[in-house]
Amino acid sequence: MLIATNPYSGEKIDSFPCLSKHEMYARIGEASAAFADWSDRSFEERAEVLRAVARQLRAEKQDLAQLMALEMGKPIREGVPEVEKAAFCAEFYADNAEKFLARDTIASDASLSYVCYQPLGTLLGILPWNAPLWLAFRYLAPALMAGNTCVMKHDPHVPQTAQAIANAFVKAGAPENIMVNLPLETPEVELAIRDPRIMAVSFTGSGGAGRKVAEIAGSEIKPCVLELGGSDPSIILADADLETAADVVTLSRIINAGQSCIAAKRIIVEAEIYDHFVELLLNRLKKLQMGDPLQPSTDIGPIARKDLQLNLHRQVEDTVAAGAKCLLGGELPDTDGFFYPVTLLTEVTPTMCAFREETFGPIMAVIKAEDHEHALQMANDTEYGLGASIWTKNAELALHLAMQLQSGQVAINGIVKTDPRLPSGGIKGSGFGRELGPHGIHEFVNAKQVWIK
Ligand SMILES: NC(=O)c1ccc[n+]([C@@H]2O[C@H](COP(=O)([O-])OP(=O)(O)OC[C@H]3O[C@@H](n4cnc5c(N)ncnc54)[C@H](O)[C@@H]3O)[C@@H](O)[C@H]2O)c1
Ligand SMILES: O=CCCC(=O)O
Repeated sequence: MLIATNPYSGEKIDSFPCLSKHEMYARIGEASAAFADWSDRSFEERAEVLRAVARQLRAEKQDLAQLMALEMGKPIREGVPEVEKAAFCAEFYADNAEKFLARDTIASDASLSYVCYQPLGTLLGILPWNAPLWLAFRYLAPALMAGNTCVMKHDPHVPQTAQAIANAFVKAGAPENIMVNLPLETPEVELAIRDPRIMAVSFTGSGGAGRKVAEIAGSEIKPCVLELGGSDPSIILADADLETAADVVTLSRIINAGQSCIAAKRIIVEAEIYDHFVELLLNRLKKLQMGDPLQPSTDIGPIARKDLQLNLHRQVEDTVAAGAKCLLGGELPDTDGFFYPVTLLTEVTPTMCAFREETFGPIMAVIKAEDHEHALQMANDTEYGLGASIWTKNAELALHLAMQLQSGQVAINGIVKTDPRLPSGGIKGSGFGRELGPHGIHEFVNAKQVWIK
């Protein structure tokens, strides 16, 4: 059974049956059977389908945002733009897939030699709850436009949102079974990965689960993309536009109540401006409104699950016990909902919990650096390598640091964000492979060499 719980009230919404093994194999079979026709269609025919799905998402954006608010606590004012971003992603690949997958002619000893890009077959996407619409389309849009068919194993905490995504394909008139929802208990996912009709796996979620998925996929010689956690550094140098940096770093940290893989989690600030910058952050953080995610005025909703809320508190207590200062928040509220207050931890050092572990909630850890070299060294002192940002007016130094940072993406004087037009992904413990942009659509195709005498 999948049990949907409202994190705002802590109350159960409803429970939903999972597929039996027999049903799971049947659904994979349906997606696999749909491949022949779907892959045979032209890019323009596939694009029309993706555009119709995008229109359907936009038509339902309020309802979809409301579902996310109820199932995982995303504030409604973030949920609506998330649906729009998912729709834009579908349209972006509808418009660009043919160009991204155009044949590459490469000179050789042949009269003609080239590489063409063909779909693999049926793919399995395993998805988390934290951006249930957007992360689904980040997997689905390029995979489908390349001519693959998709099964989607969504997170057990967002069963209605997952079904709504599948319904959007039906309502948009998409060909049957090009996208199939697979509500499964976690232990059954291994069987789905091992099913010979599944040709590749896209996983987004925690490092622990990603490791298991990669092991299983590896043992079946199936390619996989892993989009895992992050502990992104934000380096604030003394010459930065500090007001703007404080605005953006605050936003980056508190989006989705801090439950974003690419949130700015470790704020590394040059010593000479440290106290001033902490004050700028505190002024912003203390104004944020925690509350009902369905209210448009709410900045911070609840944490998605009780266990995640308690884990955040453990991380804060551990960090404070190790010598950090807590300037804001840091106490478990006495509410039925799974709220965690916006928390500002200062004097954080590299041995402390909030530095070493990913904090998936509205906890800002501020670290003091002697200079930019020290900041860089601390930024890289992590098992993760997802995103990073640098704030300085010195363009040359910013570019130098960007090249030295161990991450899959770097923003200079701006927020780390995902954008369908640009590839995103991690290195080190944040995973491998890329989603989005031209690179994302190349993950699940066969780059086939053709050589003609
Ligand atoms: N890099 C990214 O793009 C990105 C995006 C979103 C979330 N995340 C990361 O995800 C984490 C938060 O999500 P979570 O902890 O709820 O993720 P999770 O790993 O527990 O769950 C994610 C998905 O994996 C499935 N799953 C869990 N264990 C599995 C197993 N043993 N075998 C197969 N599938 C399994 C879940 O059912 C769910 O569908 C954070 O670390 C966050 O940074 C990363
Ligand atoms: O948790 C990761 C969310 C990533 C995104 O905002 O695209």
